[in-house]
Amino acid sequence: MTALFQPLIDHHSATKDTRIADLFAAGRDAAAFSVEHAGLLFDFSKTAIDDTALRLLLDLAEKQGVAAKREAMFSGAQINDTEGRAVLHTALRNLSASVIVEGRDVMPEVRATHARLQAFARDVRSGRFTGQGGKITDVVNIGIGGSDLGPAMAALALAPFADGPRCHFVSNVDGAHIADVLAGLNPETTLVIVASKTFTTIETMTNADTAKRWMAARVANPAAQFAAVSTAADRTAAYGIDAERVFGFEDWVGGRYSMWGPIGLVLMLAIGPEAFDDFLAGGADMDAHFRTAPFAQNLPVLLALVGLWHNQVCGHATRAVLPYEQRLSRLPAYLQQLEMESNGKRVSMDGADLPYHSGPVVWGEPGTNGQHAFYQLIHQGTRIVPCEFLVGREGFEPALAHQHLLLVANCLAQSEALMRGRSLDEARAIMAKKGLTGAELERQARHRVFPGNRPSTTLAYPKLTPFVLGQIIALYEHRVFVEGVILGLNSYDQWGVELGKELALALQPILEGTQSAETKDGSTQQLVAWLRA
Ligand SMILES: O=P(O)(O)OC[C@H]1O[C@](O)(CO)[C@@H](O)[C@@H]1O
Repeated sequence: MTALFQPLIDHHSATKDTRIADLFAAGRDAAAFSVEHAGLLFDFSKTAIDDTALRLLLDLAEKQGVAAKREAMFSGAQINDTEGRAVLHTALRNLSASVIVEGRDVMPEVRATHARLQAFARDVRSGRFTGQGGKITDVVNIGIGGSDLGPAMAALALAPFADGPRCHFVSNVDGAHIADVLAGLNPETTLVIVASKTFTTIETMTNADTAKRWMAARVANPAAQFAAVSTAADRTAAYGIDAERVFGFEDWVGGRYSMWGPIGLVLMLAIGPEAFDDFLAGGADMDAHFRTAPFAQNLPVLLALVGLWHNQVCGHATRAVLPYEQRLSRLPAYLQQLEMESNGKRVSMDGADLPYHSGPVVWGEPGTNGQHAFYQLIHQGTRIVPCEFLVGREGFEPALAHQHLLLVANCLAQSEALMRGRSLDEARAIMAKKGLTGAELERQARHRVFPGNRPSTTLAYPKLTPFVLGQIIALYEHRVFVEGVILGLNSYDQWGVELGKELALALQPILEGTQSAETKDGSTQQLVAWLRA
């Protein structure tokens, strides 16, 4: 498709008849296509990447200047140049560092906000801060996109560590969401966090107003049970939230990268400041690894290169994220924003059309549930879906260790089945054993063939602790960065979400009936008429 990937595409064409299973039969050493770091193992040996492909991919990372751009990011350069911003979410988890942005060390303020968050979390958890009916029992985080997906994913992932108030998440502007969440709660003991980087997002502000009305019906001073997390201190003040409970951050933290700072407040309330710090430490550990490990042993770099191999070189348009960990069930949704909002672009940094595809469609569900839903297509469909498995060595239910074993067995079985497949001869033998013969044997056998040779990777971790979750999330963040740098696009803006927002605003008066729909296309007019009837 382009000179950038051409050597890899040529190599792929030249080797595409080689089956992954045959590479193992010929002595492939899995360790040579794996990397371990601080308890994590990333195994990409069940892909068609061979020594030559790996060398070409590593060359690509060098050639595209990943090392220099990585340093530019960590040191606070304005790498998000379509918004004129630095990209410094890494500063939120490296609290002892010093980071200069526009001539000023931003870290004293980051540390001060972190300390305020901790103090507030301690007060709420201990009951020193109360609602108007006593100790806070429930926290409702109102936010959307990056102000929701990260904390919601992590609160579920770290449920075994939750010993604070119960946490709930409201994101959708659909009134059903907030109605269902508030239905079971007591306004007198509920804390509402309005989480919005901009404090203008219509879904969040509409839900915040609804929560305020709900609380006002039962408590004298609803604003006293509201906290806000935002970069817009003027707007939080105008909304009537006491500055004591407003936690700010800077615009150099992108929404989808923001869970490490104040947007993580709800998580800190759930698991406590100490466990939250462990989560930060996991992220910091991955940062240090990403910054210092040679590319050939660098987890984020390798994850990115495998992603580019499958998408830009082999032409597979999607990537399935398949955690064998029920508590990671929101990870695919979280990664959809992280990866697709970051790398779902069509022009390069200089505004030229990209001469190759940008980021893949990311989707997934936890195993084993996905096996009973969409794995049929993954195994026998006509499209190839590179699969990314995640699995832990240990669960948190010692009494149910036999179930964990079954979970792990299923995960390993899937990647093996995807690679090995089942040949027509094997399928014929199965049918013959069942007593079938002739044309019917042949027909039935063909339905039972698995083509195999379908690539997958596995990220194995010891146990889903806050530290490990921090490592994993930072790993994916840096993967997105490396893919974005190699593709030459800006991973940190999101102009593609704006048009729909503008049109929704314009449609509101039309749906209310205060404006005519005549400027709209025929389909939109028909839908407006039908939905208003
Ligand atoms: O935190 P905010 O400003 O409410 O924005 C929420 C989300 O909306 C987006 O801007 C997309 O519409 C995301 O990038 C962001 O995470």
